[in-house]
Amino acid sequence: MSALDPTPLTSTNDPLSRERGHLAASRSALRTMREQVAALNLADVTANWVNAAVLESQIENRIKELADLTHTPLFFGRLDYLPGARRDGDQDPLGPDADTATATDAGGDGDGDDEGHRFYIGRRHVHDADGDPMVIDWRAPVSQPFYRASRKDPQGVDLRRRFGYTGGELTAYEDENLTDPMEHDRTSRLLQAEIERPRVGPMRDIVATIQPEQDEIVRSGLAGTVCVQGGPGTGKTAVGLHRVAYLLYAHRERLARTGTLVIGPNRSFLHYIEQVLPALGELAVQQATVDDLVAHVDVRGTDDATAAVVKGDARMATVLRRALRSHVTAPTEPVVVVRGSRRWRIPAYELAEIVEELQGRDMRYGAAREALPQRIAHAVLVRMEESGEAPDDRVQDAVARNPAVKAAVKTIWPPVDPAKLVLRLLSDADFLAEHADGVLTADEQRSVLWAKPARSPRSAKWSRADAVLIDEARDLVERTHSLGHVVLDEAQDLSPMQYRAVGRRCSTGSATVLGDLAQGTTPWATGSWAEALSHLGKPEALVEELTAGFRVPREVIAYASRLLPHMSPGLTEVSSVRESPGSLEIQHIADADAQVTAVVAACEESLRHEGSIGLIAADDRIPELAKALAAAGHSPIAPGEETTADSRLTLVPVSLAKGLEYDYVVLAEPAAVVAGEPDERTGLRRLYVALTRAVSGLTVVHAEPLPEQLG
Ligand SMILES: Nc1ncnc2c1ncn2[C@@H]1O[C@H](COP(=O)(O)OP(=O)(O)OP(=O)(O)O)[C@@H](O)[C@H]1O
Repeated sequence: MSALDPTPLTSTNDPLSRERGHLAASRSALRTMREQVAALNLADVTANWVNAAVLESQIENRIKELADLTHTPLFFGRLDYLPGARRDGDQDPLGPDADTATATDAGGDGDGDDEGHRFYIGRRHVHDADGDPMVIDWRAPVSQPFYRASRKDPQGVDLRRRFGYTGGELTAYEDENLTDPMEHDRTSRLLQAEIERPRVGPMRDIVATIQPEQDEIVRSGLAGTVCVQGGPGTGKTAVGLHRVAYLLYAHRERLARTGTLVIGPNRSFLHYIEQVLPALGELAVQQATVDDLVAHVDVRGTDDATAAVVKGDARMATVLRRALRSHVTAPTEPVVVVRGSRRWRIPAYELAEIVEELQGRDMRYGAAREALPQRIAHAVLVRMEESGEAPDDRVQDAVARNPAVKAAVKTIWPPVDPAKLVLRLLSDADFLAEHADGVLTADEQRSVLWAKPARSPRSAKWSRADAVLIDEARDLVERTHSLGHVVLDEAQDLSPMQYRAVGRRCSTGSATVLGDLAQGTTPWATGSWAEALSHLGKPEALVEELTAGFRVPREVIAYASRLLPHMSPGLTEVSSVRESPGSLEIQHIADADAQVTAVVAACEESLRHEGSIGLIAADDRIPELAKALAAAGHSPIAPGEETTADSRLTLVPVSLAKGLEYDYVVLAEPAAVVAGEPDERTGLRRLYVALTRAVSGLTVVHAEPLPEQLG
């Protein structure tokens, strides 16, 4: 039976019942798949206990991947292809997971080409007992038209059906007949409902409703780096996470070997997004902040803004390189190797040539240092051969280990501890001046020098920026391991040196860089993506822009966007996909003493609705608000703690609000948010972040005048 067949609407044979039938059958097929994996008898296939343990853990993971999560629908869409329509990716339209499946149809109706193929699109591949697909992974080539086909370009699709679920039950569907000239585009009600579905718990995936421009980024190839500029709520984080899931599917073996990493701005944010990839069946992606990546020392100190800006400047890489290289000294003495009754002498000028040659190569300091004894030994061997001996490789190794050679290497190319190198640069004005000459101005040098020099790396009060410098120095000594793919979220806030730290972790892989220049709130925030990408080492990356806003309703984003010309002129305003009249309320409290009470009342008003509530305020106002909320009987949670049905109110210091979202937001005193930053532009950007966290409603409560730029 094809999707085009007129079907009588009887209670068991109406479209919804049939779809529920397919859901039940798919669930049962998934259960069978799981049982088959669980029933594998390891005794038959493993010769020793090590193999058995590895296999067992692989099986456990596979069983986890095949779990049927009650509230996560097994499929969310259906595609009916036109009769005879060819699909793209014809070689393997079902993709890597479909090794046992044939490309008939995932619907079990047995349609031949003449009647068109039908595919159910879901989070994972499910097949029946014969190996025929019942649900196709959303990442398979054949699923792509679900996200991209349009009336203008139906891509062979006749009908696209989206399913709606309530509490795990299939309750609705929405059809688009892409080839029907009488039908027109409508905004999807299911998309609207999905976005507005109250938020409880961590961030969810958007796999059922990825939009065409988002899908292009999600499915862009592993070889290239993509940078996405997008205003608040345009789905950058969601797109980045789905891209990793896609890449893991399309290049599973390679990425399993090389590894993938998602970098976020802080722990709360990482905690907020940590469930998205597991929900998509991907359990092996690492998550970290930039600080985690460079945690070679304990960070106990802070920098003032001037010092932090200089330390984060890419010129520091030149200073470090010069300082490190200064450890290599020109040989002044010959090396004399004694073997048996013979002495072999390599004169200083020849040693100097070897050193010069090594310095001219693109080698790490440590690798060159390791190569030096072998080069000296080679020179000795040449002399041995010239005098008629026939030494082999073992002799070369023995010469390389000769004490005279070792001693020479230690003097010429001594080992360098990266932390000690940075410590010396920050403590010793002359050493810094020598290597920063012509690179940093005298003022800049003064700004980074410690007032009280530290004695040792252990006792030093390292700052976050210092840790990045040490990471750079480590990489100069020994190449940092590169992963296959790195997603960098909230990238606009990184310093050039931090970009370099991330860049070396994907030097042989690729990256997805996500950010919004208008939300940059660090003193070193990125001015342009071209600049950031060159620091990352990926100047050839494509920069894409997302402008459709999913989170913030039209009225609210229009209000927040008033700030744009004053802080980030030239950036495109987000155009919200959601009209939501009444979503913005501005409350002016004439009596400043009554403000806290008004803020608590606004939270209570928001709590009448379903979903999560965020009370956002300047960091220094948080203790006072916490006290007032407690006095009114509320126990708000902190950002990053999971919201539950019983604790839906989060008290958010504005410095942690970036990247997070709440169904309802109460923003206390915008003027204090602006005043909390060192300069007005950063203050307005911080306010812009705070104003754009709400999905359904924003209440601004103020006693002080609103910043004039909000007009
Ligand atoms: N295609 C989509 N379908 C459904 N929801 C979507 C879609 N795209 C984005 N969203 C939702 O919009 C909200 C904002 O997405 P996300 O956090 O990824 O935006 P962002 O661009 O990273 O925002 P910010 O700049 O504030 O960090 C999330 O709730 C996300 O699930």
